Amino acid sequence: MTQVLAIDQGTTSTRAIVFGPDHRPVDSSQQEFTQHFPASGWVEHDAMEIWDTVLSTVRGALDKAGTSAEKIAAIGITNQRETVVLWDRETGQPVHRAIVWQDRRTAAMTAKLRDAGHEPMVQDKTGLLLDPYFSGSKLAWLLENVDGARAKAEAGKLAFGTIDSWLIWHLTGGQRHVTDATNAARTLLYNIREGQWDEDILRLFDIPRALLPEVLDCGAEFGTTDPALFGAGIAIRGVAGDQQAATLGQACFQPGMLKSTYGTGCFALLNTGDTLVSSQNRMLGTIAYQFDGRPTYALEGSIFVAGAVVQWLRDGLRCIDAAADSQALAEAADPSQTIYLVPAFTGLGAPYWDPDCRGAIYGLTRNTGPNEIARAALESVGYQTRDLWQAMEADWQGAGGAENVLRVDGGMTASDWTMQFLADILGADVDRPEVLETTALGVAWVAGMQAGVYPGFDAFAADWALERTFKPQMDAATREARYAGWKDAVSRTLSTRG
Ligand SMILES: Nc1ncnc2c1ncn2[C@@H]1O[C@H](COP(=O)(O)OP(=O)(O)O)[C@@H](O)[C@H]1O
Ligand SMILES: O=P(O)(O)OC[C@H](O)CO
Repeated sequence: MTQVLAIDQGTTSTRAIVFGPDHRPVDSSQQEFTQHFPASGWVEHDAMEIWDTVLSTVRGALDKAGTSAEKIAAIGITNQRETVVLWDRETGQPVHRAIVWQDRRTAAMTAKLRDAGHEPMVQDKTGLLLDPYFSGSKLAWLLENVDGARAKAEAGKLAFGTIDSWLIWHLTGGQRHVTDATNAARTLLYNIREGQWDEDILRLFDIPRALLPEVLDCGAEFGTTDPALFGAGIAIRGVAGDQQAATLGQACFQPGMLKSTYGTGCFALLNTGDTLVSSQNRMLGTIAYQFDGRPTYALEGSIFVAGAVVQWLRDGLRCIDAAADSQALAEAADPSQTIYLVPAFTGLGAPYWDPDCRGAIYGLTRNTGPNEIARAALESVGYQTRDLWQAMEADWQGAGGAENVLRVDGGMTASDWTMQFLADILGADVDRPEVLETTALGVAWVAGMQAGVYPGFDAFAADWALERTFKPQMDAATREARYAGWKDAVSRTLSTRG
């Protein structure tokens, strides 16, 4: 039993990956599922369909890897965070489709609470802001809008969970209602200083305590899978939200180490060690990981559109056939044109937190074509990262820290051009590792370590391998002028502009 199985339940697809004794991937299976957009700004998933993709990808990965459940020492689960499932404890059926992290339906609810002056209290306890992104207001919406849900919730008949909890419930045949500290930290209901669900905030959102799962460390005994599912029971021994799992997979174990993941969105986490930094710059405080009951904290910056802007070039504008083609267009763009594309397709995340603004392009001339738009799209990812980088640097230095490393991963880091622009606009080195699948690796490592088949922190960190460092080549004056243009473009785009 020296293999580990990771389940990576993401926003658009589910993947199961078998890792070998050397914690290298052996084989994997992936399946996309339906995105539901019932109204403008609303995004839902069918939680049963997600469960089905987990069953079939796990079976597929075991088959492809030529292995079986008896040979798997542990399962690790990593997941899209903040997404809310509310289900009936008796039937195991969801009472509504899952409300996805991108969903903005509770913008008015969170704005009202903010206007009433509750944000400082919530930020102090949870590290988060009163924004529809997080689970709390989405759960409150379900209790208000699903017929009979509140009465059942108060009678203890319903269970709430982020996707990890939902999957563990079904994997264990309804035996365990648990989550881990990193997922709990994204709900807006969990006090990350005290390590418990927060009574004041539960009261604020009118959420019955009986709905909530038990919170465990990232490495823990989460239960054993029902033997009927995969032919034998497998212990679930690792759980982490996907961005925290990437932080683990990138071995960002020292304070000052920052990882930035470029998938659909971009999520940057800076390890701040034992210190929970109270952001003065609208960054988030969160739990990077938790072992032996001890949380390691992080500052997080969340950008909702990164790789999604490349998908828009492909599927919306249809100026490329595949994501990788964006680089050739950017390289061929006219250097004399300065175009800014602010990809606020669903509003802007950190540090602006403006759910109402929408995307814009500035600086168009008669000579502007697909090349210049594609270049502006790729550059928008660099500019947004600099927004986060500056805000985090200010918070972190204010707390006496110093940044030292930036490690990148995710699908978009395949673009050398984008990574070079990132280094240029940050004025800092950008390190790209050999293994870009850091999310699944991170949680596989946790599960394997818990099972005693993978090494501890130091040996895992020593195994992290650099593929390439991108060094800044842009001169400082150009860098600052370009960035000032971006700030101007954003200020014209914000809905709250005076
Ligand atoms: N060579 C590339 N250049 C630019 N963007 C890319 C490239 N390859 C993939 N992407 C973008 O990366 C994203 C996919 O990354 P991935 O890490 O799989 O995301 P997720 O886990 O959010 O689905 C897509 O949005 C895609 O447009
Ligand atoms: O599923 P991903 O990779 O798009 O990640 C989503 C994040 O966890 C949302 O906070």
